[in-house]
Amino acid sequence: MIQYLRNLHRQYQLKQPLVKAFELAGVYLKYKNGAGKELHILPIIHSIKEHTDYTTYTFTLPDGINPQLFDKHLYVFQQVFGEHISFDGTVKQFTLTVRAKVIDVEPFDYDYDSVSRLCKKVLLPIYCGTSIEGTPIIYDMVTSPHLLIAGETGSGKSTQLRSILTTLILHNDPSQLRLYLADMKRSEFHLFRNVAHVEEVCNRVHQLSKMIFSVRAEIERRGDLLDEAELSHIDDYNRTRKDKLPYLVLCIDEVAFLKKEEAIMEVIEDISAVGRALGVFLILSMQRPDADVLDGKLKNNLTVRMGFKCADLINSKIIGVPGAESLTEKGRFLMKSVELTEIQAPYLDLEKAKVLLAPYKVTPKPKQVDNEDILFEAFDGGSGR
Ligand SMILES: Nc1ncnc2c1ncn2[C@@H]1O[C@H](COP(=O)(O)OP(=O)(O)OP(=O)(O)O)[C@@H](O)[C@H]1O
Repeated sequence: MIQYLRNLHRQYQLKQPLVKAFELAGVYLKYKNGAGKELHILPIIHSIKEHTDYTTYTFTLPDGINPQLFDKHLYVFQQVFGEHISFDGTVKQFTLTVRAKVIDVEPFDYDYDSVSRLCKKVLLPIYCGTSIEGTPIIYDMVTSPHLLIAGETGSGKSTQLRSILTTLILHNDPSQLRLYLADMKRSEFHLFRNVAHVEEVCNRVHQLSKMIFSVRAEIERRGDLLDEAELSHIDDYNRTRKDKLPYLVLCIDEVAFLKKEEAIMEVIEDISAVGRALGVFLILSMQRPDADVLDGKLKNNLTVRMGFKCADLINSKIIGVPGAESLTEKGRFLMKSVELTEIQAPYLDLEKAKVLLAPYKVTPKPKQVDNEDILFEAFDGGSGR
């Protein structure tokens, strides 16, 4: 009973600032009572949910209130709740998300040693960074399989990819993890060339096409193996076999470049649907969230999303991280998995990454020249672009 009364009181406390903001922003209908006194009909607040670092308010507008009032009077809500708020909704039903700033974590340098103990608790650790409350955030890709990293140019995506891949390499033996990397922006995956864990690094569509079809063939092979063994997950298979199957991670930097490559996009969608049980995982990055690329099942299957600063609310909503448009720090992002968490990514510069990866470099495999490569070189004058 006491707990019930406490909850009721807390709901009342949380509700008051929203009621105040509705009044200040003029989000109400006016009417006069019998005595001629002006009264206001405010939106109906249906639910208030308080999470560790954010609170959501769901409410419905009375008919006749212009929903654009929220855009026009956003500053009023920011004055009441602070800068880090976002509205989600279209005409009548809205959700207001208010993110708390408990402690503001400063940008910091990548240091694997400081998180290696935590990484050891999981199979494929994705080291995300530090929450704004100062807690290191690491999750297991085996249980939360496919990741999308999105945000505008200069927001910190490449740095995050660099540190995520480096952590995976430092944590796993090459026999447990094989990386397939595609750098469609041609910016920096050269860093990972000849690392023992890396199966291939490609940066042209025809190379990616071959790579991705070889991953699909492996998926089919694994499906058959599990079928024959009457098992449904690669981990069960590996528990009983000597010839264990490694986890495969396919990482594509700037997947939006592939939007017109239907055959490739189809395989990416298939991996997103069946990869989890077969130990095949995706990491995709994208500068401008493209609704065409992210449409349908792919978006739903990218269960973890890291939204770095986005141009506007429309973009951050496409990724599923409303609020990312108001991030200001470099390397700061909102992560959506079960909940929405604000995180500061570790900063790993290129030179330090090279030093960390140096012990894992192996002699390059002899390059297999294929006719398509020769044709490509002839067209681009061998510039490699
Ligand atoms: N975690 C971080 N902490 C501090 N600064 C960072 C962090 N990540 C990135 N930066 C700064 O932001 C700059 C841009 O980062 P980065 O190249 O990763 O952005 P991007 O989103 O990949 O951009 P683009 O899409 O144009 O390649 C870096 O050079 C660095 O100065």
